[in-house]
Amino acid sequence: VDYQASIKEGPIKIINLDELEDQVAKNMEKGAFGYIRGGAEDELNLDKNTRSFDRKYIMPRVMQGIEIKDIDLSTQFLGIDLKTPIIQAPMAAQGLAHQDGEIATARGMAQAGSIFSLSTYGNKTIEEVAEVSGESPFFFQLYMSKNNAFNEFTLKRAKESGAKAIILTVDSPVGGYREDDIRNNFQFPLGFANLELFAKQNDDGSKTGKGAGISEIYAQAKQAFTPADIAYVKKLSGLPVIVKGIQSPEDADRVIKAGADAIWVSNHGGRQLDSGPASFDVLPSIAKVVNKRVPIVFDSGVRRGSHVFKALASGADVVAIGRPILYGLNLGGAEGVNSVIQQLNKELSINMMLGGTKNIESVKATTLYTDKDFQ
Ligand SMILES: Cc1cc2nc3c(=O)[nH]c(=O)nc-3n(C[C@H](O)[C@H](O)[C@H](O)COP(=O)(O)O)c2cc1C
Repeated sequence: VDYQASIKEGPIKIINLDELEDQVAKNMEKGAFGYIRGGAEDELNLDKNTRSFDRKYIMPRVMQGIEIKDIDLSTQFLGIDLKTPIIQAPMAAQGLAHQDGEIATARGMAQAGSIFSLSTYGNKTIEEVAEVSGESPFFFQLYMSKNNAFNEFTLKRAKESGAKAIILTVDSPVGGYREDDIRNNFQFPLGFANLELFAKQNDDGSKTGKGAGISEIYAQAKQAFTPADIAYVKKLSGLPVIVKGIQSPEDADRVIKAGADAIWVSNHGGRQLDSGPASFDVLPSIAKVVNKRVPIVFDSGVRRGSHVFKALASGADVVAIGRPILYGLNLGGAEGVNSVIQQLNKELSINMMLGGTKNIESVKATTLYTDKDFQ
């Protein structure tokens, strides 16, 4: 049987992003939902990612003379003007969430005045995303192949289609041990458009998504990353390269020395190394080492406007959202994606107002507190 994806369209009513998960569970095939929701092993890292934000406090500041109309969420990232510091994290196989997949997500992010990032394992081609994006910025996320012919072919298309940057993901040399996928024997029901396009011209026998599991797909990708790969991708694409999946200060320093134009602090949303720390916990030490040499994207576990605030105050320049975007996509297509961003914008604005900060620069300059400060 063909996979039946959601065709829902329209803005969605959101109380908070957490509650979307239950609604989506009822509106999506079990294997697909498990693949999207799940984390590695005991899902400790998945849980920690969100809970770690609770250990930091925003001090109420009420004598700053700020009105809600003064609150300004606009910012810049790599020279791109954004209406919000919240961007979308690249996610594979968005056709699982909605019939229009990445096309609808790209539309929703454009409506929000933000950035869409297309995964190498997306169900739509770079050219299809470029067309629907129009003047709105989009990035392309590269999972390098062991076959350099694929890397060359794909990066050339990204450049020619007008992608503004390449996100080079380095945290998945092997798939994390994700038990839901095993339990459900999950295999992708739809092809990965960019792998299929390559296979049409240059069939190297690789799987192109349909009928494969995520571990088989990762097994085809490049595994042994070194700083030279960053230089290679920069040279081939001629675009800024953002290295995604950094959690240690040492790796951050290495990739900057290798020429990275930005770093993306992420633990893949708890889908890889379950024993690793929460992504938010490693952010301050990475920001210290980076020392503003390049901008920082942060993701993993962000579900509240307060989380966005705290990440910005801990060294992030922009904050990316994963799963909740796919939940918005499932429940409302492009409008649903925009609803998720607007919900976070609303919560962020309230936190900014109560924290006495009227723009993103002053959020970034805010000092957060911990229990130690009150003993
Ligand atoms: C269903 C799903 C698919 C993903 N696919 C990719 C991918 O293709 N490339 C990538 O770099 N990261 C991928 N990620 C990781 C996200 O970019 C991001 O790091 C993570 O979802 C952030 O955590 P959050 O979901 O808690 O917000 C994926 C995550 C999910 C949930």
